[in-house]
Amino acid sequence: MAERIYGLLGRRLGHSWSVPIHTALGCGGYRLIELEPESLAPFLRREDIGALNVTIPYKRDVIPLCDVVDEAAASIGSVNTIVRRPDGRLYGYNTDIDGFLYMARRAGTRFAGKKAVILGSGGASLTAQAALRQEGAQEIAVISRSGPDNYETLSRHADADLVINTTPVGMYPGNGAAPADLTAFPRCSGVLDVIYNPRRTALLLQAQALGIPCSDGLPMLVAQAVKAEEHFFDRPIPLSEHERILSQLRRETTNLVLIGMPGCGKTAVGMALAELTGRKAIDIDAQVESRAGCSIPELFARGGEAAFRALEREATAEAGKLSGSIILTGGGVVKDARNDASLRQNGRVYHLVRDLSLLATNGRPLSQGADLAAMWREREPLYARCRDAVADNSGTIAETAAWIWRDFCEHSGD
Ligand SMILES: Nc1ncnc2c1ncn2[C@@H]1O[C@H](COP(=O)(O)OP(=O)(O)O)[C@@H](O)[C@H]1O
Ligand SMILES: O=C(O)C1=C[C@@H](OP(=O)(O)O)[C@@H](O)[C@H](O)C1
Ligand SMILES: [Mg+2]
Repeated sequence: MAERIYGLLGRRLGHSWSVPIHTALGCGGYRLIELEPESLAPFLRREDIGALNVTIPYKRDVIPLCDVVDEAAASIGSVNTIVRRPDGRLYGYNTDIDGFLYMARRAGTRFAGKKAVILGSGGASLTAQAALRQEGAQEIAVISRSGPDNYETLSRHADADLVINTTPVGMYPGNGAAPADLTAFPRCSGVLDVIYNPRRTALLLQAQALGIPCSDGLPMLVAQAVKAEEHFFDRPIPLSEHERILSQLRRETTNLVLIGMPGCGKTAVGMALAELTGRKAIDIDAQVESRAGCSIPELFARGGEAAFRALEREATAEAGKLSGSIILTGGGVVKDARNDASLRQNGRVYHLVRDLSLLATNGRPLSQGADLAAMWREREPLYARCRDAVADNSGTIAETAAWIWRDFCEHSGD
């Protein structure tokens, strides 16, 4: 027979990460298959189907098109994996539940005897509900916009132990939005978000700030794919593959961000890193200049620091949504805490440090005739709040770039 089809079935798949995951698992020809609803049934009648994953909006629609549906998938009401077996029939499974349980276990989340609030009532919510029931959760409250349990009545569930987001609120490109405020759940000891882009949604950044253990959805995405591959080729895959693929994806998708005093070398080291890694570098100062249509000194002369900071915040919000990039900031980006969230959502943040006597000051309005020691005293706690690591830039630019890249490869999954 001609080559068999392997891939992901959905309607709009532009932002899917499934191809690199299945490729890393050894499924060479895996591809994205975008279909309109009327093409779904004819497509599934093709004899050259090998195996498929299924995503929004077809996880329910494919159930009657399978010859055999696994019991768990039927009771959840959602099929995300279809395999053509040697008997020629199409078998449907749900591996999202395996992915969900892997994500929870990895984050140390236990469901037995707990009360959970699940935000959202769509397909991912059905999977989460099934997983929680299976693990013996004591109470599950499903919040939907239009149901009796909605976002206006969250205070009924102030005793919840766990909060699970299954809505797309906060997902790329809608970064920064949160479906709920975690301070409504003072007993909350675990937060799971099925979103994986960005890695840290506003909900997860809040959980981290409150010291609540949490996880994004990437471990779930990887684990459902591993389980799907086990069905595809009827072979067990060692557990270690989950973490190998997860850390590869983290490395490829995490942004590398440089912060630090004006003139400390962020642009220079960033360009060296772009050269070293082949990654794209975005300099927020340059983005501000193109938004303003003039140079930074001209912008300061026209509208003062406030005009500069407003454009800096807009440019930082846009740059922070990127994945797998190098982001170079201006020295004062940390003065606005909202910028921290933009940079940290997908980034590992390096604070570049260079002796104050060596800092360049030309073309930097705030550095002209300034007391840089006083500026350092004011800003050091702000850099400390935002950074993941300190990078010393007292050697050469190339040495600093090489050190940062080594550290990044080791720690981008942290
Ligand atoms: N490690 C270094 N060794 C020598 N010169 C450096 C080093 N780091 C930065 N510089 C120089 O300092 C100046 C300011 O660097 P730049 O990258 O523009 O700083 P920033 O973007 O942090 O304001 C540039 O001329 C740059 O080449
Ligand atoms: O420290 C600051 O407040 C500033 C630093 C500059 O960027 P560099 O850090 O690249 O010099 C630039 O954003 C602007 O002049 C304001
Ligand atoms: Mg710069």
